[in-house]
Amino acid sequence: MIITLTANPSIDRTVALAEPLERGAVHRTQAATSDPGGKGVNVARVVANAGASTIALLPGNEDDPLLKALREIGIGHRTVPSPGTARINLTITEPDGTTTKINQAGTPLPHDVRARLAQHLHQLGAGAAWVVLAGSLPPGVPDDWYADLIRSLRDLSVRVAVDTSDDPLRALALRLDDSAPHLMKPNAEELAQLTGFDAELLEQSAAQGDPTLAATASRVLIDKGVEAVLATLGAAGAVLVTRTGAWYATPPPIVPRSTVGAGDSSLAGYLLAHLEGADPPGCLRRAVAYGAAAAALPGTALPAPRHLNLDAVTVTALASDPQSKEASNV
Ligand SMILES: Nc1ncnc2c1ncn2[C@@H]1O[C@H](COP(=O)(O)OP(=O)(O)OP(=O)(O)O)[C@@H](O)[C@H]1O
Ligand SMILES: O=P(O)(O)OC[C@@]1(O)O[C@H](CO)[C@@H](O)[C@@H]1O
Repeated sequence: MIITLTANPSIDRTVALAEPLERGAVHRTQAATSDPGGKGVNVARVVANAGASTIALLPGNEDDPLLKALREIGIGHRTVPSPGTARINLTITEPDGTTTKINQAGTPLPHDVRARLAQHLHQLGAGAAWVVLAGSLPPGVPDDWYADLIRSLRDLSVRVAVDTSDDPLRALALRLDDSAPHLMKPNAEELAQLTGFDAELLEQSAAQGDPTLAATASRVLIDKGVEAVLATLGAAGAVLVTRTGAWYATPPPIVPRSTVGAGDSSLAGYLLAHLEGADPPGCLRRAVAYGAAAAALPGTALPAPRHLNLDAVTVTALASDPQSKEASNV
């Protein structure tokens, strides 16, 4: 069972442009789609697509359009009633796959709702293999809430994965000594926020065939107590670093249509493989195949196993000294 917590869920409204986006212009679109979103909700959607058990935990009222949509697509969820409705995040996609997102801050989460979410999380975590803490935190939530939650889950045998950004990510980084998750899934930007490396350089050097910089940056988190870092690098693929090794995977060739949810799909792919007992390169392969499959789908459509091209993912073991460029095929 995989439990996901999405403290700041969203309705993802996607408009696909038939031409490149032009600032200040009027664009007209044929169709727009709306899907239930927020990073944890997306992870749960991908896990459910694969037929594995999952519960998405989130704040919201029964009549919230987001919860109606979750009921319609049959995603198991548990909610804590909360004032207001879920934010609406806008995605604009262009014909070449360029994806622009405009995310709202979110609906403020009162203290009592946060406390009840934490209680539910602990209860659900007791019977689960993984808990996923994902996405931004809405107004009113302290930046170090994820660190508090990780600490509170330590009396359970459940493993914890985190995918967040900006202040909540920095706040967690300051508390890794007592609140290190088992898995972190930063993208290049987030890895840069955590380690001071240059985000563009992390992605570019991997795209040019040298993922060692991303592995070195990821190892900073391992040295602080995180068990595994899955650093996703957009079209360049992803690096997985654990206490015992480092691997790099490149995605299959795809035509990108919308990258929304690619990172969430990668995380879900990693967790699904881990649940099945796959080794680290196997988990990485699944993560990259899922990410690429998501990027090839339109809007916030999320992949199912039939969309994967696992054989076209190349996984390479990196030498144990991440400074070294030696690599061997797995
Ligand atoms: N253009 C692309 N071509 C092939 N694969 C891609 C592309 N973009 C993303 N991917 C796949 O998706 C994975 C995750 O992408 P990325 O690093 O952009 O995640 P992210 O920024 O967390 O995404 P998001 O926040 O939109 O969910 C990559 O590791 C890769 O496997
Ligand atoms: O504003 P956050 O919480 O950082 O991210 C929210 C979000 O961009 O993440 C998902 C894609 O990863 C979308 O479903 C959603 O709109």
